[in-house]
Amino acid sequence: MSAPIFLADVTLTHGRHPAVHHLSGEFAAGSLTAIVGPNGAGKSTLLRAIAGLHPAHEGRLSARGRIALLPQAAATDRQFPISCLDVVQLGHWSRAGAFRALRPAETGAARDALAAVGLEGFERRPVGSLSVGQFQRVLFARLLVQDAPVILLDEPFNAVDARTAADLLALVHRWHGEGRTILAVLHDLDLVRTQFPETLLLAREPVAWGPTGTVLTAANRLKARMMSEAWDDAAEACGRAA
Ligand SMILES: Nc1ncnc2c1ncn2[C@@H]1O[C@H](COP(=O)(O)OP(=O)(O)OP(=O)(O)O)[C@@H](O)[C@H]1O
Repeated sequence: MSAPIFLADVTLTHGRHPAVHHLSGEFAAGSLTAIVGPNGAGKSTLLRAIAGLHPAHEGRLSARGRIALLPQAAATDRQFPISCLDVVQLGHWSRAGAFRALRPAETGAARDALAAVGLEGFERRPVGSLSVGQFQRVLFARLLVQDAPVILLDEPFNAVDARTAADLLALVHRWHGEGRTILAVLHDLDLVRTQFPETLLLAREPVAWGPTGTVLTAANRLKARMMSEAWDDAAEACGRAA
C-alpha cells in the first residue's frame, strides 16, 4: 500500500521566514510516529501543512484520505457557548456537510464517543466550564467521531494529569491497532521511547527519521539543540538554496 503522507524536499514558511526546510520522506500506512524537536522547530507547522491548512513554499507534499487534526490546546478558543455534545458532533461535518441535520445515529455516535472518553453525562455542559483535561477528552471524542484513517495530534498530553494521559494514550494505541496512521507532536522523550515505534526529530531541518531507538540518540539530540541555538529568526527562506 502506498504511503498516505509523502513529502519531497518540502519547505514551509511563515511569510518569508522558514519554519521547515527540505523535508523528504513518508509516513507509512498504519505507522505510529512521534514528531519531536525544540520549541520553534516547525512541528506544528508541519502538522498543519499535512492537514492541508498551510501550503508548501517549495517541494511536494501529498496527503491522501481523510485527515483529523487535534490542534495544540493553546490554539483552541473555548470561550464561546457551545456544549460538549455539539463539539463532538462537529466531527461529523467533513462527511455530513454544514447544511443537513445530523441523523439520530450520528448524534448517538457522538454520545457514545463522550462515554468512551469517560464523559458520560457531560453532553449539555458548556465546554468553557471544563477543566483542561476534560476538554482534551472532548477533543479526543471528536476524533473518535471523525473516524479518519490519518490522525494528527499536536501535543495531545500537554497539561493533562497522568490518568487522563494514560486514558488518551490507550485510545492512540487502539487507533494504531485499527491500522490508522498516527503522527503526534510530543516533548516527553521517555513517553516517545516507550510508546512510539517511529520518530521524526526535527530542528527546522530533519535531524533523523526512523525507528525511535536509532533517532533519539544523544548525538542526534545534541545536533538538534545546536541547530536550534543557531537559528536566525529573521532569515529569509530558504537558507540552503540561497
Ligand atoms: N502564524 C505564524 N506567523 C509567523 N511565524 C510563525 C507562525 N506560526 C509559527 N511561526 C514561526 O515558525 C516557526 C515554527 O513554529 P512551530 O509552531 O511550527 O514550531 P513548533 O516546533 O511546533 O514549536 P513548539 O514546540 O514551541 O510548539 C517558529 O519560529 C515560529 O515563531
